[in-house]
Amino acid sequence: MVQSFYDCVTNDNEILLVHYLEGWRELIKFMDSMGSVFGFISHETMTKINILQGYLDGENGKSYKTIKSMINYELENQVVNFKYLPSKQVPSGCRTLLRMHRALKWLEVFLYKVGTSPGHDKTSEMCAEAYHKTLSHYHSWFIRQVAEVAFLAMPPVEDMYKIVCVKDHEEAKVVLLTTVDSIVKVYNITQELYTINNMLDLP
Ligand SMILES: CCCCCCCC/C=C\CCCCCCCC(=O)N[C@@H](COP(=O)(O)O)[C@H](O)/C=C/CCCCCCCCCCCCC
Repeated sequence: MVQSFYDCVTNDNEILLVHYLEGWRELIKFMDSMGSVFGFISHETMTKINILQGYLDGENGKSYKTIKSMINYELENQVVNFKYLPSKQVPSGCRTLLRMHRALKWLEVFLYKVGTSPGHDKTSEMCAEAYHKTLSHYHSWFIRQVAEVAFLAMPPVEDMYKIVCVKDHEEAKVVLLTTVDSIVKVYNITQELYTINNMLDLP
């Protein structure tokens, strides 16, 4: 997963969509190993990945090589709807990736919290705190309630260490903060692209 997020970023600071999606697929594996209660989040994430993969594999796939080329292509071809979400069309790549981009901020804050905590804080509380600071701002009341219930099922920190294959807190800290580092780079480049194109609020 870390490798995919590092591989995302080219020497010209472009983000390769194929590796971006690969990083997300790896994240889903972590989530799936935490139990079926996270199934709906996993399913939601997979739906977004599949939309983008569909564009990447489609007839205009070359235009979806990087996030920047996707934005340019979709803006030039009026694929992005700035006013509402058309109900009978596949959502645009830009709109879909924006949802994942917002979730990446949650992940960055959450992993940073776990990595820098003394090792005995509750994962459910760290997860909820990260969610309240970030992704929750974009979710309806209903989704926020469902998310709160899922957080209660978060495994204890020791079990999370097993999931990321580390033996103790010190080792976890290195792995988690390296992961955060790879995510921050991807997040910042994407954020800048969406900011200059006025696309941070796509419906
Ligand atoms: C050391 C530990 C490693 C931990 C690894 C965790 C891996 C987590 C991976 C993914 C995180 C969640 C991704 C959630 C994507 C949400 C996208 C989204 O916001 N969708 C909403 C908006 O879409 P549209 O309706 O506008 O198309 C959608 O409404 C939301 C649907 C339900 C998802 C609610 C997710 C809220 C929880 C986020 C925290 C996840 C905690 C998981 C913990 C393992």
